[in-house]
Amino acid sequence: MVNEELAREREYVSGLYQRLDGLRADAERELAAVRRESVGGNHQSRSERDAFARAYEDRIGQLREVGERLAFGRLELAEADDNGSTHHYIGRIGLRDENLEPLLLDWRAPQARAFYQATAATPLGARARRHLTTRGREVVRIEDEVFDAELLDEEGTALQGEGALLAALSAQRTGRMHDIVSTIQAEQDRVIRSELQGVLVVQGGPGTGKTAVALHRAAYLLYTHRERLGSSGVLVVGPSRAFLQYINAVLPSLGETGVVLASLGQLYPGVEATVDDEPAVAALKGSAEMAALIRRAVRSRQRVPEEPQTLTINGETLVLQPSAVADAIAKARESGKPYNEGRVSFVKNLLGQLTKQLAEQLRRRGSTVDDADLAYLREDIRTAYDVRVALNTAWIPLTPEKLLDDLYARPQWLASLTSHWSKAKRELLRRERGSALTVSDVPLLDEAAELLGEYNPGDAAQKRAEKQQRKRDLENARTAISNMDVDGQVSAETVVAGFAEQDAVLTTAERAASDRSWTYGHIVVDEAQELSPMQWRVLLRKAPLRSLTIVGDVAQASSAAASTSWESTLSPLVGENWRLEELTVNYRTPSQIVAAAERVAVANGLTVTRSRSVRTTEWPVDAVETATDAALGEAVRARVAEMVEQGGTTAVIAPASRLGALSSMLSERFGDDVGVGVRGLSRPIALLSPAEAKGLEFDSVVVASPEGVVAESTRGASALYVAMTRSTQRLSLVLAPGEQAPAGL
Ligand SMILES: Nc1ncnc2c1ncn2[C@@H]1O[C@H](COP(=O)(O)OP(=O)(O)OP(=O)(O)O)[C@@H](O)[C@H]1O
Repeated sequence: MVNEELAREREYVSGLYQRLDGLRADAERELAAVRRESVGGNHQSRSERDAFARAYEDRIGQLREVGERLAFGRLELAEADDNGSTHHYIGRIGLRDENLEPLLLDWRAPQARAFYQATAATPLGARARRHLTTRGREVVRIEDEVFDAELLDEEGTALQGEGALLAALSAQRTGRMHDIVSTIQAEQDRVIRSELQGVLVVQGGPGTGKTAVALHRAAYLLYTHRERLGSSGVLVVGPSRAFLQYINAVLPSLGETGVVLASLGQLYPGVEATVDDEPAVAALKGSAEMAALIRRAVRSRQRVPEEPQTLTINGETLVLQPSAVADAIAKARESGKPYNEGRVSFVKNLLGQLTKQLAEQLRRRGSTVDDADLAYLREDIRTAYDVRVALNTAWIPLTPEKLLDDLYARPQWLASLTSHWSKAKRELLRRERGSALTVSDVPLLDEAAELLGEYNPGDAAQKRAEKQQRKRDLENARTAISNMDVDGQVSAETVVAGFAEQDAVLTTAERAASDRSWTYGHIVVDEAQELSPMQWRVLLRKAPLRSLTIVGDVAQASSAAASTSWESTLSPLVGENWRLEELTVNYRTPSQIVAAAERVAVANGLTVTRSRSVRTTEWPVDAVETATDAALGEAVRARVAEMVEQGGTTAVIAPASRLGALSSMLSERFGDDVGVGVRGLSRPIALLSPAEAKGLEFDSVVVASPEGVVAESTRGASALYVAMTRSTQRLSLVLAPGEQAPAGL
């Protein structure tokens, strides 16, 4: 019976692959035809053809991406649906046959929800669910669940497709995150399919799939709200470049390439900050009072002179009164425009006053001054050296970079702005002119840019005009697409990209990533507990619709400016307007490791979000004592050797101060297999600080000097908790000389 069923599924899935190959061949033929036509015609028709060619290329790419696990599920319905079908096959993309009859349902389609969420208690119109495990293109296993009321799971905690899930969870890690589309669990699916509007907070302990869920949610939202999000874009923010590198294959494997992935150091276009400040400095730069400081700094660059100023213009002398400057500043500020744009009104106003003064002076001496003369006089005044100096002294054009550089490098100016601060606090910001920007400078630049506006105000007007034009183009493209009956094959975005000259063809994601003032349709923030109030301000400016998915675990907060509760972080930002979902099952870490990590965390005063682990492995967590630093290195090497033997990825997580010595010792034995820091993540053995290991996972982990990890980290025990929860199979602690095993172990 099982074999018959297996044979039947094999045949069906093989038919799906045939259809996939057929569609790809069709798209390739269409593309070739469009390319052949691509000569001649006017510019408009050429660029439209280019746009269609690009759309076909995207489609071919998408059909190629889904090679593996095209179909992974079958849902048996309790009653036939509107099309008369009694079952649906669920897969990575939707497929129809030549007659447009559905063959395969996209996992994100509404009818696929039951595949992930149905239980015997709430079958959601389904009678049974089948998981298909495939190898290459062949179905190798089927696993059935029948939603029989007799089999009710009282607690409602059953795992779905347990065999397929456990196989996925026990598989060796590769150093890159994979999609989990075939084994998404019910509690995860509810989060993924939660409505687009509003602020959704997803709280869960380590390994509960928060990152996986956040990425699948981005793909789901893009599928479900393609029109809206296709043109405004989705931003996914992660803590570091290493983390982005770890997750960056997931969305393309789900067929989504239009998402902007950015680390916290990349949120200001043109800057790629990777260096962190010292914790005390980062905490200060991240605090909300910096917003007020930057506001004061910008304002203080508008200065009323104390004395009247004498200006010489082509031999004529004019007097600029402080009251005139004060008046022009006040009028320009009233407009509420950003600083550099306000300056344009300020300059216009004063040039007008000075021109009037000069004309009167000339008239008093008997000259006639008509309107044409006035224009010449104004130009003379505008270009006169004295006038330029006076205007710039009163209101100098500024870039965010210059403002920040001055703020850090001019102690007297900083002191004048922060008289209520202690000297020691001011000293934290002190820095040489031209120093490299840090991750915590990025939100300050953005804050300054928001207040300053475009350095060249003409650009601002042009950008606004371009945005308007693009909006009109998109509307036209949508109409054209529905008129041409190619809905779903070509996006308005692609067509509009094709309108532009070749070198200006940019996707929404490329446009968004290069435009500081871009506002996204949705923002996903991973490891959100790490964000400082200043980083939140940047993100909220980019999400005016307040449509956000915020994912994290407050117990894992480790940065100096991080949050300790969602309530205290979010209420100043969005008040009560957020909803909370919790993930409770740990998919990464075996139960013996979860238990040890939680005991240590609790014994060290952390509040942890407890999670239930779905499996146990054979290795107990152990702690090895050592008497000397050399013995510590030796013990780490011995443990790593055993772990490497088992295969998969291994990480050594150690306090930053020990990385140098450990790197030499490990390289001596394992050579190029050892990678240090973020750049070494592709190697089988990674040596990392706890901060670098955040969000990542490895088959086996050695934590060297746990006390050192706690001592060197700003948030102490939470760094150790993060380090201990990175493993999918095995965890060993190697204690440094004189160290005790962590309390609670
Ligand atoms: N439903 C699932 N099916 C298969 N694998 C899953 C599932 N959910 C999570 N996983 C796997 O569990 C591991 C942990 O997931 P993830 O990194 O998203 O957790 P996390 O909550 O973000 O952890 P942390 O807080 O430690 O960063 C990953 O390997 C992920 O692929």
